[in-house]
Amino acid sequence: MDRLKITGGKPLSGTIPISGAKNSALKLMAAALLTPEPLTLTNVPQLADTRFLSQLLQTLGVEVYWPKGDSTCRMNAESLTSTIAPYEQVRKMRASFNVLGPLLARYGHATVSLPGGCAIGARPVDLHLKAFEAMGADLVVEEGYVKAAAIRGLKGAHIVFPFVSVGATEHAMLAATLAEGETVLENAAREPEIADLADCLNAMGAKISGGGTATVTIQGVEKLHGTTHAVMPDRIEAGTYAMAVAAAGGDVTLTNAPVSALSALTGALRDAGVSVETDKQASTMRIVRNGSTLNAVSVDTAPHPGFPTDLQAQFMALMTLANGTSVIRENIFENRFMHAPELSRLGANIAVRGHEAIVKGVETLKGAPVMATDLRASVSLVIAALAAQGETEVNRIYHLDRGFERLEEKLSAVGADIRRVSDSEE
Ligand SMILES: CC(=O)N[C@H]1[C@@H](OP(=O)(O)OP(=O)(O)OC[C@H]2O[C@@H](n3ccc(=O)[nH]c3=O)[C@H](O)[C@@H]2O)O[C@H](CO)[C@@H](O)[C@@H]1O
Ligand SMILES: C=C(OP(=O)(O)O)C(=O)O
Repeated sequence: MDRLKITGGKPLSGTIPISGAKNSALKLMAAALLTPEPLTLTNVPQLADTRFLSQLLQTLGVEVYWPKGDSTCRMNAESLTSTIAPYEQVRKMRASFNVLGPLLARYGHATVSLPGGCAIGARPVDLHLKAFEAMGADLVVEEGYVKAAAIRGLKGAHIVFPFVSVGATEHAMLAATLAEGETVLENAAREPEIADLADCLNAMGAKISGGGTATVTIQGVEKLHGTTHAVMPDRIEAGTYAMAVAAAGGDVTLTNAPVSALSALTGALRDAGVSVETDKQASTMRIVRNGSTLNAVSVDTAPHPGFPTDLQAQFMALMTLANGTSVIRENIFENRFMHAPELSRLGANIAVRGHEAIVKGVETLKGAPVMATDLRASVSLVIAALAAQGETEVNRIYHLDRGFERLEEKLSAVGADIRRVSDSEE
């Protein structure tokens, strides 16, 4: 099993290019199922998750042309061979469940395993299923599978989500593109990835307005066609590297950065005393911290445009070195503090009380062996390790490989001492 060895205490300097967004690419890939014509995505990140999803699409009969090392992925779902998404493939991540809606909308039936993904809470899919029922589908959940049928096709519906769900908003939007009549989604999630999905679907001939706002209206169309679409840059990756620089110190410019999508984080970083210069036109963010003290800043996670839950672990890593006490409140997932005990192994002072983590800043962290527990938790350990004295070994990094493209390469290029080792090398 691979692990990372990181020797901390080295300031970072240079440029880090930001890759395409995992959480956008995965839903865009599912959109390929909606049309018999090729969908070409550019700026697709090479990740375990995107590769898994391309394998699932191939299981369904989609022709995928995506050479290794290439960021352009061409998918052709002209004729599918199956509408069954098996457990072995769907359990690996959350977004693979999003093949259900497109299959149902185009073929009138689908059998999809209940999803996996990061173990950060119960993560039910009731809102997804209620949305499809409102659109006229018959559903049963049996033996770990959702079996769905809409013999006479999906019908447009007025759906008011009781709370905000990114996955349910995207999933309902995908399915509604081919439903008969109008679908209105209220209390929809406003994450930038949803606007990206709406843009791609509209380029495929869908009629969606309000994608990325709280009310999304979709006029169903009979057919969608192929297109080429560039995946938006990854705001979570950009935010993560911004915090790595803030923690380790240095002067780094992020290029191809989704500046507007990161305002909650840039505000918090500036409050912490970190210099963040943004240029929306050029899509760059320059992060500078040269020996200055970090102020303690409290954050509450919230749906976009609030502070993202996917940056909470990384921000906690940063706050372990702040001057004072910060309170980090996790409002989206009920079990997303698994990094706290691992950060404590490096010397952090964190007390978790229910939905809150109280972080008392310490002067220095010291390297130690730690274990990655989920995707964003893993990278919070990398951030802490980059700032710590001595060597940290991060185990179970298969979590990291789900969502960070060429992490060691990008960090080494700005001066970090980080390398991947596998058991066979020692
Ligand atoms: C692949 C992907 O894009 N994953 C992101 C997506 O996850 P995901 O789409 O799973 O997150 P949701 O926005 O749906 O989840 C928000 C909350 O709603 C709950 N819920 C959700 C659906 C449902 O049917 N019933 C229900 O109770 C969840 O358990 C959670 O507590 O948005 C999350 C919130 O920004 C991010 O952390 C994930 O990185
Ligand atoms: C939680 C995440 O992914 P998933 O929803 O696939 O578990 C994530 O991207 O941080």
